[in-house]
Amino acid sequence: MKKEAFIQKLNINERQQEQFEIYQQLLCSWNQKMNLTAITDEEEIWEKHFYDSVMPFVDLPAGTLCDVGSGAGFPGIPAAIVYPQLQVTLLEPNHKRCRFLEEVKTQCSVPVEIVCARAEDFVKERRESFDYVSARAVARMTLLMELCAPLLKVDGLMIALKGRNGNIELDQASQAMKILGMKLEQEKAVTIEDAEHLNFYFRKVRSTPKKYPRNYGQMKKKPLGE
Ligand SMILES: C[S@@+](CC[C@H](N)C(=O)[O-])C[C@H]1O[C@@H](n2cnc3c(N)ncnc32)[C@H](O)[C@@H]1O
Repeated sequence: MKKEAFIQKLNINERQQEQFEIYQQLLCSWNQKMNLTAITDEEEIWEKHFYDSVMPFVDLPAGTLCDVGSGAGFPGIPAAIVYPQLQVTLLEPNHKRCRFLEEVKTQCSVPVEIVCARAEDFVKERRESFDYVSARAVARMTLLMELCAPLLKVDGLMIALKGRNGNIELDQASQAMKILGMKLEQEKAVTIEDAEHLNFYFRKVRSTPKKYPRNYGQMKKKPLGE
């Protein structure tokens, strides 16, 4: 997707366009000295990173969003640029990536909070405090749900950005959903460069038992309900 098509589809203004352009330049220049993304072609960045990141948040009402495992800022930064009604926290444990995120925040003037921590540690400070929690390419659904659900308020929405195999992961997570108090509300497909991506929306219907999340080793060794 060309930049112009992205701008037209999302109807973004000049300031937002400039923010995306600076972000794209920073991604490419920092990527030469550290491993941020395998996607380096300009058109691919606009489609596979920017467009893929903003589509899941179309029409969401105002609220707080925690983007778990944000990496180089996806989907949290594009979401913060396009949807100012979202108050975005980027959660990323890797220090170098956090330095990159700080640079993007400053250069692009995006009002995001950056927290350098793992989800299972951050939850000790901010349990059940976000309206939305998102994640892309962080873990399989069962594990992801154990990381994300405890951060969500009751009635909040978890948004999992998945590839076309998302439905297989969803089947495996059916027990975890029950245990963690989550319910599938919607599934939306988005076409990214001829490939179908699936975005899953889970509503938190009751409080998550305090013993979750377990430590990461346990989560990996014994995925909930699998
Ligand atoms: C493959 S990258 C994906 C980054 C970004 N979400 C994207 O789609 O481009 C996965 C990221 O998740 C982070 N991560 C892994 N385990 C995590 C955890 N337990 N809590 C928070 N972040 C985690 C890693 O540091 C890494 O930056």
